[in-house]
Amino acid sequence: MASNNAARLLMRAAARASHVTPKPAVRPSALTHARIPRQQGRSGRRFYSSEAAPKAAGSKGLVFGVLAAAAAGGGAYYLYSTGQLGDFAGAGFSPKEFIPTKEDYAKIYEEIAKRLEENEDYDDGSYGPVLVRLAWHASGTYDVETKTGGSNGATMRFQPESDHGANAGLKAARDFLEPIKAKFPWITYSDLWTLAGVCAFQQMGGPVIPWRPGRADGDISACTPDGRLPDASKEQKHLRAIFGRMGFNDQEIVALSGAHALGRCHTDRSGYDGPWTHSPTMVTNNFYEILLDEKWNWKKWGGPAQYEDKSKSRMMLPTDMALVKDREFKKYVEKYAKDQEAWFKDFSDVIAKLFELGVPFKQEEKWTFKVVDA
Ligand code: HEM
Repeated sequence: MASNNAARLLMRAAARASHVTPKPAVRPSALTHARIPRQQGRSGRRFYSSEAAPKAAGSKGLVFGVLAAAAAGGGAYYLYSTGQLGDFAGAGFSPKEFIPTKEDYAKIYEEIAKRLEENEDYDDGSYGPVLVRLAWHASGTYDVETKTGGSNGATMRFQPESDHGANAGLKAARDFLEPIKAKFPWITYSDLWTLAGVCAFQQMGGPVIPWRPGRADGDISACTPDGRLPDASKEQKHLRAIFGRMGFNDQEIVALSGAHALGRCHTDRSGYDGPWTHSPTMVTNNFYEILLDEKWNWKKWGGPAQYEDKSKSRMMLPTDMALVKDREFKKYVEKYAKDQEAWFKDFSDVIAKLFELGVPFKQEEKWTFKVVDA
């Protein structure tokens, strides 16, 4: 079965070669490298030295006011109140007023894709997975009852949210996007982060994800309390409680979890270690396939409890294993393991919903952006 999987992955890689550059599956050295040096704070609290307080928005002296939303055209109406033309020349718009169109957002999509291609020396060869994680953590704080949190706000720019344990390591993704924000200062961080999630996912071979603009950045008072994101050491009851609070059902929980085909765990971030699949920079349904097909054992080590496969080159979190321990969840794991297209379709729907949690959109129309050969 393992060799079947490998053959299938190779075929998918070839099919996608026009827009995805498959990376070497696992860099063993990456398993142990501590990329973010830890330091001890004066308070005795542990903190990550690169997780410093965010730069104040508008550090270049630009002040934007989102005055009104143009319901008809769907674009937000921005007024630029200081006169730094130089910053805007590159973005190709006039300083007086600017109503961004789909083409303007497409330019940002292309710029993110280009930056992904230009920075292939990160982690397993792509910033893609950590961009997806940023967009999900920015959105997954939503509470359907109080209507707080969600992708509107981008409050992870501020402490304490940036310091929440679940967000460790996401500064890498936020920093990656700073040059894009500088080049297109009219986009809000909250639109940028979710658009980057869409772009990363599509550029790594995933399905097209509908997206629309309209998120406004919040201030520090909108930071959500710690504990809204899932705890990987828990199981099905916790998953249903956390994702239920966001408004998701069993099928949607399983569909979202397939994103763990991408990326890896870092000991200096979550404490867990290793990638889920052998193709961590390529979107496939392999997460579901190996959940069912491989034999998973507890990893013997001094770190947090996690599972590993026989080859010790892939891992699963307790929350991942809950998807096959629970009968209701397992139905969907089996469905998505058999049928990648079915998962692509459901994932596209559910991640679009995730990225829209808590956003009072003025624009009805959702857009799709083409995969670019950056
Ligand atoms: C089901 C509950 C979930 C739990 C408990 C969980 C937990 C984790 C943990 C512990 C990591 C490792 C972080 C690190 O050490 O760098 C991680 C990484 C990741 N997660 Fe999740 N996650 C969940 C759901 C999701 C969802 C819904 C998505 C997206 C739709 C997602 C996307 C990712 C990605 C792409 C990475 C890799 C990041 C990287 O390589 O830097 N996860 N997750």
